[in-house]
Amino acid sequence: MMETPYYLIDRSKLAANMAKMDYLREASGAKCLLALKCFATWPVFDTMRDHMDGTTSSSLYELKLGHEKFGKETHAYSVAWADHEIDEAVSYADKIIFNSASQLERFDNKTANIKRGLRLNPGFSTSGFDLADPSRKFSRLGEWDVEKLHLYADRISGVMIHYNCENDDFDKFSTQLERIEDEFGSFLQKLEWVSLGGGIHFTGENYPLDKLAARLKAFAEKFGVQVYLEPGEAAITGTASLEVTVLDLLENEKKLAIVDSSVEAHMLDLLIYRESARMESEGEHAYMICGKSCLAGDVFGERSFKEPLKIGDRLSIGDAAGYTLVKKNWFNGVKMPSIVIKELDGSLTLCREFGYDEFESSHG
Ligand SMILES: Cc1ncc(COP(=O)(O)O)c(C=O)c1O
Ligand SMILES: NCCCCNCC[C@H](N)C(=O)O
Repeated sequence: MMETPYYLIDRSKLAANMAKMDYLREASGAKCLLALKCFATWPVFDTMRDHMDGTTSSSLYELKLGHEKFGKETHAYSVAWADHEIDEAVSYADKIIFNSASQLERFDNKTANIKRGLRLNPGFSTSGFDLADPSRKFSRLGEWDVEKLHLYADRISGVMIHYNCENDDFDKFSTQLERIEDEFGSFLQKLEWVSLGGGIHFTGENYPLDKLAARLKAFAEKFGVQVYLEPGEAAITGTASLEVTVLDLLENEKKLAIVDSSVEAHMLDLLIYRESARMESEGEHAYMICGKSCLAGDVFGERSFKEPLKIGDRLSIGDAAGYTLVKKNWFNGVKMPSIVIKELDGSLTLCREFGYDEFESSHG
């Protein structure tokens, strides 16, 4: 048996998402770029490469990883490029997208030979979290003044508009796209491509893919642009779990199970967004599943079982792909979960283990 903790990525589930990706690309004409900020576990890129058009990035290192490990079309975006990064960024990128007009001005000469874009902030979003709302008050993410954008139309060929967040509501998507058409249409008409960013949960169950495809196609035709999407979550949703083992059982009004992992270190987004881990629950034996770091609130969530838990029992915590592996860290020196792939034939491949050497080298 594979030693826990480990992230388990299931290729057949990934392939099912990729089938939806293919359907959308084919029916809409839109290109889909994997957003590496969400998921960058390159050993499974071979299951994704034929079904996506490339990658998009938020830093020089993600850009390089996308270029080297995924290939195909590589978009380079960063909230701010440093002077010493720009030449290298250009060497990997097919398109570079500036967050601001001032960055475009600053690197005008150095980027004159590749396609360029600007981030457009439409002033609204679907995010329910202030932390993740690109249109929050005082937002630094993108240019919003359409008159200003017109001034740069001859220096760029497209825009990136990321304004959706976990949006599984097609009607909401369509209504907001209409607002973009109304408010920015005169500018979009001057462009060759428009990226609508990520955050559309089109691989979810019962999502009306046909409607989305038709809407994207109509948008592309109306403005004469190539549409791009930048799915992170939609590409990998439901494809990974965090496998852990019960190390101790305590009781303090509730039954507590301590596992060989940590929310803070291995599923950080749960703490950031104050959510509970996704765990199937059935039976009458309820436990609070807790991490082994010394953080008092290191709690995955509550779950019920048919039988009482025993030390050594294995548990599987769902939804471990997006914004999870990319955020794992060495807090408390808790052993970092290995990365294991469940192959199409059901066999398990251990593709990465992290030990004391990595812990030591990350500290000096
Ligand atoms: C510019 C951009 N594109 C794409 C994404 C991916 O979004 P999601 O993982 O929600 O699809 C993000 C998320 O932060 C983003 O900021
Ligand atoms: N499940 C809690 C909310 C997660 C929000 N994810 C934010 C990432 C996203 N791509 C964004 O910042 O737009």
